[in-house]
Amino acid sequence: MRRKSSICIAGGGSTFTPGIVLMLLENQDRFPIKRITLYDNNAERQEKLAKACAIMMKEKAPEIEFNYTTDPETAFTGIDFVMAHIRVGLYAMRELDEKIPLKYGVVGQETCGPGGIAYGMRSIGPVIEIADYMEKYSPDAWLLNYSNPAAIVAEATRRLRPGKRIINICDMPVGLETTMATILGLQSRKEMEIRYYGLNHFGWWTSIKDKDGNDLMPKLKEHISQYGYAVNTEDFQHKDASWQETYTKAKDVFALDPNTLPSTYLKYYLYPDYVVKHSDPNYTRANEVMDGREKTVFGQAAKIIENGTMKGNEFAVGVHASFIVDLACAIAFNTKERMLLIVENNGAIENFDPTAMVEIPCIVGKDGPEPLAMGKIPTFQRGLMTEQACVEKLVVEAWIEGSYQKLWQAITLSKTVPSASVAKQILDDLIEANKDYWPTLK
Ligand SMILES: NC(=O)c1ccc[n+]([C@@H]2O[C@H](COP(=O)([O-])OP(=O)(O)OC[C@H]3O[C@@H](n4cnc5c(N)ncnc54)[C@H](O)[C@@H]3O)[C@@H](O)[C@H]2O)c1
Ligand SMILES: O=P(O)(O)OC[C@H]1O[C@H](O[C@H]2[C@H](O)[C@@H](O)[C@@H](O)O[C@@H]2CO)[C@H](O)[C@@H](O)[C@@H]1O
Ligand SMILES: [Mn+2]
Repeated sequence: MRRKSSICIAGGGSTFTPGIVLMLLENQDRFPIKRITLYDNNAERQEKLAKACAIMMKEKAPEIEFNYTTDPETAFTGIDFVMAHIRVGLYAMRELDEKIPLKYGVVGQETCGPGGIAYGMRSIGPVIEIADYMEKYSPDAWLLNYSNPAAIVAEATRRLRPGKRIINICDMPVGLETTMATILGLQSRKEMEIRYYGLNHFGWWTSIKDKDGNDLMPKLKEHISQYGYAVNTEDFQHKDASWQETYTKAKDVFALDPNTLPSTYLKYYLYPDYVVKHSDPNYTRANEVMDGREKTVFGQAAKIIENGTMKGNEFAVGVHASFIVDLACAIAFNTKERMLLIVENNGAIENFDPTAMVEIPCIVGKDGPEPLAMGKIPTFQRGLMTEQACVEKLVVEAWIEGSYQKLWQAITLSKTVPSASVAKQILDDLIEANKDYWPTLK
């Protein structure tokens, strides 16, 4: 019989928490659980979801222990895995990350450009704090982190807590692979064998084959050149308008290099003028999420608590939930599953900085990820990735050293920003907005 794991979900008040808990319950046969603990530093927000999760646990898996807390010792003692999805500064700060750059005609986005840099400066300290709680209370546990911006957080964990059991992950590749499977008429993305390289939210597929080795790229290219990743399914129609637009715009990203299939967020770097033109500086994605997902999830939780049952109010399970269970399973039971993870390059991409945190396929077992060699990459991608990896490194250096100069350099270097003077204006506004979260910059 498989050993039962104890899980701490850090960011218990996240809109994704109920979906993760539900996914964990649905996978008891392959990933049995002893205890689930929710941890957050915002007791009030967490309790609204935790009370509904407690009802769900009682109805679906009464044998699993469940609790929620804001106390680190209670949260991090006796656990095997921490699944972390914290949002430092909540949606209120995301809104500023998006709106401040837009004021200067620059892309305003959660993880890309100056907004992503600002969010990175907020996330580094608290994610490291979670790693340190784990070191203190459960030194053998694994941290599976998907708190954003994952690229900057990954570089920070590499610099500040090297050699620890920390894996940074993102659901964007698996989300797009699910769409590719739909385009190909396959039941599951797992019927595909892929090759991919890049940075987080900044990558390209170079090969998609079926399990018999047949090349599936031609069919995908034909679709993507016309429709991007837009598909004619109910699921796609239900995506928010901004996501539908992002999926569709991938056709123009693809046009730049028709040898590869791009991740959608490259649009922010390759078509920033288009993105800004199609943004509403008074109503950004943060507003869309606050009016949409946040209201829906917290509204459902309130109904479950009021009714005392989750019947009629099932939570939705996002694509990343199953990915996280796959990853935890791979480590707990040495499954050697092939997964896309954010890891130190260390030669896997031959002609790229060995110290950069790259997103590449890895074989995952009980000792963690073993990256697969992706060979040499073309000049176009190497140029883009070099610039972006240096942005991410500069942000982490700025955080460690408290350096205004390095953060100004980071924002200036971002492909989304037109000049050092614009970068400086954005930076000065971001410093003011983030004074409760960033280290003091000199
Ligand atoms: N890597 C990926 O592909 C991926 C996919 C989806 C979401 N995410 C990330 O997951 C996170 C959660 O997203 P959301 O939209 O549900 O946000 P949310 O604001 O609903 O939830 C985040 C929670 O984190 C808590 N939190 C903030 N700082 C904390 C700290 N220092 N310690 C403990 N808890 C803290 C907040 O109180 C809040 O309850 C974000 O970082 C988001 O970007 C990542
Ligand atoms: O704007 P949000 O908060 O809805 O999402 C931001 C996150 O977007 C990515 O995840 C996507 C995924 O790529 C897409 O395929 C679909 O399934 O929705 C997900 C978001 O719900 C991204 O990977 C995350 O890092 C972002 O936080
Ligand atoms: Mn992501």
